[in-house]
Amino acid sequence: MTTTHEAGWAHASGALRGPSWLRQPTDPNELVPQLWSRTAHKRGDDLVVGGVALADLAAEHMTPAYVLDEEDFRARAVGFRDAFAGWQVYYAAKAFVCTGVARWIAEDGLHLDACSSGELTVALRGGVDPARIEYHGNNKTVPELRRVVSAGVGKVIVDSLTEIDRLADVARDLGTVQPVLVRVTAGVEAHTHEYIATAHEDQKFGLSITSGDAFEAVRRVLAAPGLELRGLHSHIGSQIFDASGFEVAARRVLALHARIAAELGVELPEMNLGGGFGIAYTTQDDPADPADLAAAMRSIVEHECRALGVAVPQLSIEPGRAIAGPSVCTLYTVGTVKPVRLDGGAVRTYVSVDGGMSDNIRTALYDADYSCTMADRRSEAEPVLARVVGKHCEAGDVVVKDEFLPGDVRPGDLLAVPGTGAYCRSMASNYNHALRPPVIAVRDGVARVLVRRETEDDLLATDVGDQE
Ligand SMILES: Cc1ncc(COP(=O)(O)O)c(C=O)c1O
Ligand SMILES: N[C@@H](CCCC[NH3+])C(=O)O
Repeated sequence: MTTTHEAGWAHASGALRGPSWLRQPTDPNELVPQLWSRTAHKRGDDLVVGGVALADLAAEHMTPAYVLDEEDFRARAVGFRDAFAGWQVYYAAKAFVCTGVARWIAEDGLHLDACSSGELTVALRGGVDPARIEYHGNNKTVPELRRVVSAGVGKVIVDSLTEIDRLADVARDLGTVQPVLVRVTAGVEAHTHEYIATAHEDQKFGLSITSGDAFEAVRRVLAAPGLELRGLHSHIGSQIFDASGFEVAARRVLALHARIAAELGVELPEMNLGGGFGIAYTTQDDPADPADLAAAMRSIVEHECRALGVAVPQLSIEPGRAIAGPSVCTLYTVGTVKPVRLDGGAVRTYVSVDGGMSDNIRTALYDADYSCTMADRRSEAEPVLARVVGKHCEAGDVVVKDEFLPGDVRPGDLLAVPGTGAYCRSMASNYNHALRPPVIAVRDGVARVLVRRETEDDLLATDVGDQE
């Protein structure tokens, strides 16, 4: 049930409207269900996730904290696995990974996409079979490649001509043959923030189809004794809703696939179409269901393969955000509340919480939108347009740009921000020597710490002092 409507209050003279998509909730005490993980609900004063009242969780574990709804995460992972049955689904660990999550991925029969040695270490420690891991990166070093190849990683996604010789040398040195995919740029302008679009020509990832670099890479990999070319890879970007981007990319990559078959006599057995499926951060977002995505992508690929006269290769995708994103909310405590009068007389209420850009950089970096709600009490106070900000020394330290909160929001209130499972903990920093928050899994009324809160001793552990 959606609890939003266009309210008169937002249009009162002198009142701040916020962005055009933002609607004042009919009842700010209720959740907008599509923004929350599946077990989240209000029970009396409490916001409850995984059967745990977040007020109790905060009392025991403090704030800020990332609260991970295990049932939701695993249902999304399995949902992708089943919707794309017959395909290989690689969970993109960059969205968020820890050993506990890696174990779920392994247990639930998904594959895993790693793009750093650290992600690989965590995945292996979590019990993911190296053969079910693929490894990305536009600048893989020789030691990194040695580690990846010797760990027995299933596939390396080659990202440059330079990397081909480097990887072939490593494989030869280690006396093995490394399966690879070649990452190509399909020249698609994906409709997302420019920092997270990756298939247009003018950026660092992949090998251009148009310039001929992709075909040249394929030729070189085929000629390299230590490498086994398995197929092509394309990832057009992240937080994408418009299926036409995937469609255009798939068509261009399949055309290259067919050209390789025709000119080089090699019908490649695999193809990876990447990740990037968008999620709902606010009511303006309307993500596709994995089953619909799967049907659309299957039909594009089958149609194109028929037209090109090639067999349908073994297909893979790499969703990260669409699995991890909606399953987490960040829990904060309000510290100060400051109504600020703007030019024209309208008031914006700045609500400062005990975290900020160090636990969620996405608002500052991508101008991302989030929502939030009070997590430990109900209020009948008239809503005000609030901006939730952090405690860092930075004016751009904003967590939620615009949200209606009860006008009596006050120090000590708990606030929860949904949709923070992807690219928040994984992009968290120690700015201002902030301590990165814990990740706490909740399920069936039990809260378990998956990643503990950092301590000041952790900060001092890397600061070895002036050794002179
Ligand atoms: C190569 C690759 N695969 C998969 C992903 C996962 O993207 P998302 O989390 O948007 O599904 C990314 C990140 O954008 C990526 O760079
Ligand atoms: N970090 C980005 C997604 C890009 C990920 C990697 N290619 C985000 O938060 O939206």
